Amino acid sequence: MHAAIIVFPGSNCDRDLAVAFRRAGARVSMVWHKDTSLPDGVDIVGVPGGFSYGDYLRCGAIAANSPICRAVVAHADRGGHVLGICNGFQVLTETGLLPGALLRNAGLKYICKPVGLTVATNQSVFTQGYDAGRTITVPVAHHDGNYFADEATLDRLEAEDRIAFTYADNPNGSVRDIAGILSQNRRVLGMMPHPERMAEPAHGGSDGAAMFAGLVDALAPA
Ligand SMILES: NC(=O)CC[C@H](N)C(=O)O
Repeated sequence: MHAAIIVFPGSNCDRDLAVAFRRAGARVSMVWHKDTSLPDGVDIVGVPGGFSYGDYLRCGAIAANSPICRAVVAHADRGGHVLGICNGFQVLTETGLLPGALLRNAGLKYICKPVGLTVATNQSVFTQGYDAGRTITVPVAHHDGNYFADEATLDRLEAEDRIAFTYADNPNGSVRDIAGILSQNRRVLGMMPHPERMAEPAHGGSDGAAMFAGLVDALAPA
């Protein structure tokens, strides 16, 4: 399985994400934001956490208009897989690949702590390694993690089983406790918590590792 990880100026979880993919057995290519194409044969694109372009204008807004994001959108439009974590989730909403927006946290403070996440569906390659309904522990680290979408969009996400994770104890005001959502074809996942930062015992826990193991299992060519 070949993962491409996008690097923007200000990304700070790109290497963590690469380590998590490699530990699960994936080959990883790092791709600079000014590149206009992805490496041949990429199975999944990782859009990492951080502070792309210094969070200027709006988190993820400038990154979403960077040259490489046109290739990321084209990859998704062809049915390719994309995993956006934290700032990556913000970028994916800004590109329109995922609905809704990430607003300022309800408490107006940056939050950096482990949180309980309930696996709302395991019907995706990202979550197939978890039992649905299980609560895992994964850290959040953001100031704009307050997920918002209109009622019709939220009802549709629920009806189509596209809410991947919810917060057990909502830290940021996200509507319907949403922590991560899937695209309609279930091949794009955006989530605010960081599974790559809880993926080996040295992190203090490894609940995130099953996501990367499940992806390599599902996407590795037979
Ligand atoms: N860790 C992150 O990716 C943070 C995303 C963004 N800079 C925020 O604070 O909301």
